[in-house]
Amino acid sequence: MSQLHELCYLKERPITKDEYLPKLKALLKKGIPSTYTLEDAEAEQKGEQETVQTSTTTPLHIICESIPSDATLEEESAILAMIDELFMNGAGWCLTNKNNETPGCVLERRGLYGTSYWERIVDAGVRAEIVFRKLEQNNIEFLGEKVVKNGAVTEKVADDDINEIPELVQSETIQDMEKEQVRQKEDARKKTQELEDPSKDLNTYLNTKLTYKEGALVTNSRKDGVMMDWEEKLMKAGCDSLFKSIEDPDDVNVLNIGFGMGIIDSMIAEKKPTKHYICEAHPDVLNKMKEDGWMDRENVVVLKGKWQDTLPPLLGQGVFFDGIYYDTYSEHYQDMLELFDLVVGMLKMTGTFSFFNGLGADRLVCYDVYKKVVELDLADYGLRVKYTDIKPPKEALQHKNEQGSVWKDIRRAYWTCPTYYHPEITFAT
Ligand SMILES: C[S@@+](CC[C@H](N)C(=O)[O-])C[C@H]1O[C@@H](n2cnc3c(N)ncnc32)[C@H](O)[C@@H]1O
Repeated sequence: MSQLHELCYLKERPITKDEYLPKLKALLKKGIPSTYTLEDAEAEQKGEQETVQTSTTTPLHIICESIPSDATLEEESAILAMIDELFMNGAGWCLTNKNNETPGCVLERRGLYGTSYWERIVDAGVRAEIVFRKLEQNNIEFLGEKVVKNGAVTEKVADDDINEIPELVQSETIQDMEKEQVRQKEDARKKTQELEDPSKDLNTYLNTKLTYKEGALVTNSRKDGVMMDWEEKLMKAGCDSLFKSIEDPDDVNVLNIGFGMGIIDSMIAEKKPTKHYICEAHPDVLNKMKEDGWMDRENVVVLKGKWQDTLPPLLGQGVFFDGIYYDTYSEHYQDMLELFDLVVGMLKMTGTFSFFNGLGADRLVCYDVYKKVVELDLADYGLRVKYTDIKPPKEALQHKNEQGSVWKDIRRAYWTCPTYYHPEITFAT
């Protein structure tokens, strides 16, 4: 085990800033990466050729695992300072260890959800998501000093320092290029896999056959859950939000993006809006809508095709909505950001926008990070989000092998969080 890891076990009590922080800073200054893993250290000690680790126990994991349950306020403050120091040096908030846990997951398992440690990790996640997005958008190239490693931007070790630091950093430097090549190959393999996965790529999804079975809409061959009826309570909250701030009760205009099982659309229809727009792109879903008579309803306008193609013409026609709901499949957060551009143009000043909030919902720490990221992004548009906590049905939180679990016969549980944050978005006044 390296000195860095040893320190992060927080064995010496009391844990004070004076005792721990200078040691941590010194090790990081020497060039030991804040993402240096236990696995790397073990391999190093055995003199093994370094391999690309698919699971990693970082110093942050070790700290989260070692926080004493009886930490005093002073100790808490020292531990937070160590966490901050690691983040400042490029520690990753979402790297996973061999149990597929991020540091946040370790805190959650240890009953430390919602503590100041948890908040630190969530805030770091929010910063990282926003910074990485900006870097990607602007295509910024770093010359010389910085390298991207294990998903974190770290300082490249200066040549002068190399002589002073342990062998691990030297060998890392020598093997950097080889490791980068292996990583690139792995990235390419993952990309290909994603393109074949209908839940990750819209065009693949739109060419995938779907089946309506009892309580769910699934992809035919892989059994990915596109929509499931356990979400009914969440759809009810969504539908209620759309009718919360009607400008003129004689002219109520509502838009739903993504028909799926028609759960929210049936609820909207019950409220008898003047005009009910439904946007849907999948041919099998459109067929089902036709069979069920949605195309023949007088007040319903079905926009056939991707919202990316069917909504922009509405902007030019001066169509405005009291309520807009968004719940699609296989789209990414980037798509939602593009939708915000349209929402601000189509939502009445008094209107409400809501969406199925499944962003990062297969991991609590990611769910909390995206709760804040959305808030920040919407603020850029002059929109404010209010979240209401809803408890999902317990069957949605059961493992697929448990009796009564909604995930039985579904390829992957896309929901694991104990609380649903229902978003209600309005113009900030
Ligand atoms: C999760 S389901 C919606 C479920 C719906 N909220 C309900 O209550 O049943 C997602 C739907 O969005 C549709 N969809 C996915 N991407 C789309 C896009 N870009 N434009 C329009 N519809 C899309 C899918 O075909 C699917 O029917």
